[in-house]
Amino acid sequence: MATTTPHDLNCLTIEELEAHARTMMDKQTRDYYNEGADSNSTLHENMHAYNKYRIRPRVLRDVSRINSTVNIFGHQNSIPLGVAPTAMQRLAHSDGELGTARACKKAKVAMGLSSFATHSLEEVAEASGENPRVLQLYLFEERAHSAKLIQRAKEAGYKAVFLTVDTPFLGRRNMEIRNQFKLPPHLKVRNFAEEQDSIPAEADEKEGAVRPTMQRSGSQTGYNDGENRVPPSGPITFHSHAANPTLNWEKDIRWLKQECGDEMQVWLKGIATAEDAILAVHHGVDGIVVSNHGGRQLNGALATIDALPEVVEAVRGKIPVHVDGGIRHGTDVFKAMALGADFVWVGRPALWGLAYKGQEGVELMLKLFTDEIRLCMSLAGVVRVEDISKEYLVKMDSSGFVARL
Ligand SMILES: Cc1cc2nc3c(=O)[nH]c(=O)nc-3n(C[C@H](O)[C@H](O)[C@H](O)COP(=O)(O)O)c2cc1C
Ligand SMILES: CC(C)CC(=O)C(=O)O
Repeated sequence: MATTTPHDLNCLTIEELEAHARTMMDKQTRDYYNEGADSNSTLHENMHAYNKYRIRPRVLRDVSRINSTVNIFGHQNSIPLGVAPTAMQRLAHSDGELGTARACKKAKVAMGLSSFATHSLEEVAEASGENPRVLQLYLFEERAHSAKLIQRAKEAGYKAVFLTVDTPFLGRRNMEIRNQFKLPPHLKVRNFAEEQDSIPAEADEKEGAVRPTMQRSGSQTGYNDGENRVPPSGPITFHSHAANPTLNWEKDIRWLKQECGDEMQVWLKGIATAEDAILAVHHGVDGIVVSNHGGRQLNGALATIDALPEVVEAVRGKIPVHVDGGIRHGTDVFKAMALGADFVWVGRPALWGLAYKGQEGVELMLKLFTDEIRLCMSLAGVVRVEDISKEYLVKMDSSGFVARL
């Protein structure tokens, strides 16, 4: 396969993109985007766990015509990768979620939009055109707000909601707390602009805080500090509303499926065990994303690539299984697909792309992944994505022992 000319000779890898982005973001944004929970061990393991797997390349297979496309939500995606929902993208660059949507459309790559985006879901739909997008949902205890958002997503042509299920409380991200991070006053969480516009000026200042100061009580911060919890009410802010400890299989999944009806699929984002994967199938969801929220929730949780095999085995092909977390190379995508994922999502790389050069930076990020995925397939001797299988992997333990899968 001929190697295509990279867009930017200063930035040939996702690591280099991260390094450039690091210099472009203010400290608060950099810390908010880059850190994980507690000691960051799961954040790092998500990446390093990929090193346990090595590829067994096959040769002499005519790899002159690589087909890296996959079908997702009835559309042909150019590579088996999409951009995961991440909150507040205008912190990285004024292009924000619109820049991401336009880059995804250009690259023919699906996009996930966070409920807590700094552009509205309608604006992102318009920028996406026919390109598939899904709405990430934090299901609020006050159902009316969620019902309204779901209705708007249907009308704007979103293909699915990805219900985030790993945030009964928010993980403890120490830098964010220490920085007393605030959304700058010129930015708003646009999907709830109506609710925010009705906040009095004094409260508006508080609303800006992604994570309030340590002085606030657990019921206001979204994390569990052991105090008695008061259910959220009033204006929608992420610290009051994103986390929802009452979520449960019986009442919430049935309700969500009813709300979404035939028009939008219901997926669960944040499944990490075989047991929950079986429950997801039992409750009739359309797909799952194996995720630990990029290491931002339960620190000490298994790396997602290590959780993937048990989930794939439990699901037995009944519903699609996607994975995210720590994917930084085309070879990581190949390994995830070989371990049974149907598709992967990347979170921070899109934020770094935005920070580096706005929409153009996200295009660059997607180009790097595209080139790397196609080259990896060529060098491993696989022409079609559906042919990537366990046969192409071995697992190495810490003593260097190599085992076939
Ligand atoms: C800054 C940031 C904000 C995020 N916001 C959301 C969000 O609003 N909803 C959600 O479900 N996941 C959110 N995530 C998690 C991502 O969807 C995804 O699971 C994770 O970023 C994947 O890991 P990676 O960043 O290593 O690729 C966020 C992640 C980051 C880094
Ligand atoms: C609004 C936040 C809770 C977004 C999020 O999921 C995150 O920061 O990880």
